[in-house]
Amino acid sequence: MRPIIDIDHISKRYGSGTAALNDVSLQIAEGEILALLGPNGAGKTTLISIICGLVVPTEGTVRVGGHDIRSDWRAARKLIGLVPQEIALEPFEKVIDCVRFTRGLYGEPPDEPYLESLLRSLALWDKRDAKTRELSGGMKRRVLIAKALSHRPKVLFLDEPTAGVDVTLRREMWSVVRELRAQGVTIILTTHYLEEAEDMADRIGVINRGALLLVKPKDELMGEFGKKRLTIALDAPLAALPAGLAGRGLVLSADGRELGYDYDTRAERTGIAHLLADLAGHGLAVRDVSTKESSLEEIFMSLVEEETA
Ligand SMILES: Nc1ncnc2c1ncn2[C@@H]1O[C@H](COP(=O)(O)OP(=O)(O)OP(=O)(O)O)[C@@H](O)[C@H]1O
Repeated sequence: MRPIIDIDHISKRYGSGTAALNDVSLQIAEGEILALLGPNGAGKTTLISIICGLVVPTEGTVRVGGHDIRSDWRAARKLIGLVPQEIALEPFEKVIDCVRFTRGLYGEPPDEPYLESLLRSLALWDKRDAKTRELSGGMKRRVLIAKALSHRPKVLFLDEPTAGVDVTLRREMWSVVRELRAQGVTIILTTHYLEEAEDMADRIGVINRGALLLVKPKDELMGEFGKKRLTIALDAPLAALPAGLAGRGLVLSADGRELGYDYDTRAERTGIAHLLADLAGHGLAVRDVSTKESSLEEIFMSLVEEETA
């Protein structure tokens, strides 16, 4: 299937000389949720701004729905909605007027039934006549989403949608995003909250210092880099690891009460059964065992650190 977004060898050097993106290529399929992760200044906003036609790339091309964003910008831009990082709303304007106005900017004729369903789906219909300055921060963010969706785009960009938003509102935003995806909207979000990417994205792209380090389906990424740590609580503390157990990858905790063992979740044989038998063979009584999977946060940190090293 033809991708809805086709980014081909994009580079961007700002006038100041900063190389913000370096030869980035990426295809995004219709209907997917892609999360772009990366530390501050990695180039995420620059990439989104290029696709949305707000920043001109130094090299490379981008097509949205088959339309080149430069030579065919009008058609490309109609397919896109952008929810910016910063909340910028006209304080004295009514919610409904704000959304109507944005729709008009795209050259779309009025469609009140659509705007009603949009505001209802974002739980803003009751607030349609409120001035935007009277709204809570979470509602203001939802108004930004309503504006971005006012012309029925096929692709929605969310640049840090939940930055500075509390946990309840964050979850509310996630459910809005899931609903949009169920309606077939392709969603590209940037986030600093790895939990958010872990919870929502179909695919995850990691950007660092202007380069796309990888893009993978989330499950594959978690499987490939994911390790599990087995923690074995001992009945009696050990002063040192018995010599016969050396070289098995076991790590004794400082208080001597626990043994840690990292293993690959994808390995056919994890060696755990043997390990436990060996412990018993050395006279160690096990009180409890528990496992913990490495989180996306740990995977992300190891990728970025590896690259910086
Ligand atoms: N208009 C600009 N002029 C000059 N340099 C810029 C401009 N916009 C961004 N940069 C630089 O380009 C690099 C990438 O910035 P960008 O905003 O794309 O990163 P980001 O990944 O979105 O960061 P954050 O997570 O902090 O929002 C940074 O070094 C930044 O200072």
